[in-house]
Amino acid sequence: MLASDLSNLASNAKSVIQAGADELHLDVMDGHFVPNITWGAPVIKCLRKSVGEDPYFDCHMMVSKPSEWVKDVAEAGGSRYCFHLEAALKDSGVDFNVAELCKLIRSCGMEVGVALKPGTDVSAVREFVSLVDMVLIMTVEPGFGGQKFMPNMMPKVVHLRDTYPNLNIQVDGGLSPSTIDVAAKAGANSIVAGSAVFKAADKEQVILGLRHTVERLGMGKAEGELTKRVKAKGAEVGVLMAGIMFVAGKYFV
Ligand SMILES: O=C(CO)[C@H](O)[C@H](O)COP(=O)(O)O
Ligand SMILES: [Co+2]
Repeated sequence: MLASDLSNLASNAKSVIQAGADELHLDVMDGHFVPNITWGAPVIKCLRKSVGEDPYFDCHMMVSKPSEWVKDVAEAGGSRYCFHLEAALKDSGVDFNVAELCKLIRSCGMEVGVALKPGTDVSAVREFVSLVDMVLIMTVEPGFGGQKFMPNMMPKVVHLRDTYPNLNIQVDGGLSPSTIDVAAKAGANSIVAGSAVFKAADKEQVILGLRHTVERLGMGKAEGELTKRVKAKGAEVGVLMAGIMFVAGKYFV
């Protein structure tokens, strides 16, 4: 939503849902973790009131103290709380650590996401993968929309996809019809696209194009490596089949 005309946030949110987006990606910035300020829980609350209960709010929390905003964002209607690992490791909340943060997010009724800045090694997230629903690999320096996609982040995505075949992997920053191929091939299955969608004359076509590319190129990967692994386990074939069908909707876990 950062790429939209923010004076008309609600109508723009409705327009992308109408155009086929699965989720609304809400970039919360505190002017401290990143050099920009956007909005917080009060705006999310108004947006929730305006768009109704259904749309999924993916809250990308670019804030220095992620533990501080969990309850507010949950009460405002957030669906997923995606915090930055770099911030969480430094967050000085009392009795606080990353596992506690994940627990708090879940206890407030939200899904958990963990985000990595471009400079953070993917190995840093390993010990937390089992605690989260999604890992976000930033493909720009967080703080601003409309930046250039960083293809050199794709080895992180490949590593995560190879290590965790069922993990939801999101990419965020500079995704568009011209950069989606490499992200889909790497194994990303959740695509954040701001400028590419809001600058387009036909939002529906852009969203459909991104979705089809993930299905086409990402599915190839799923049918390859994922099928091999699941077939080796025999009993989980049914799960894989369900996963493959679900890719058209959202994820292929
Ligand atoms: O987190 C972000 C910036 O920090 C945004 O979500 C990201 O930049 C998406 O916008 P665009 O598609 O215009 O690059
Ligand atoms: Co974002």
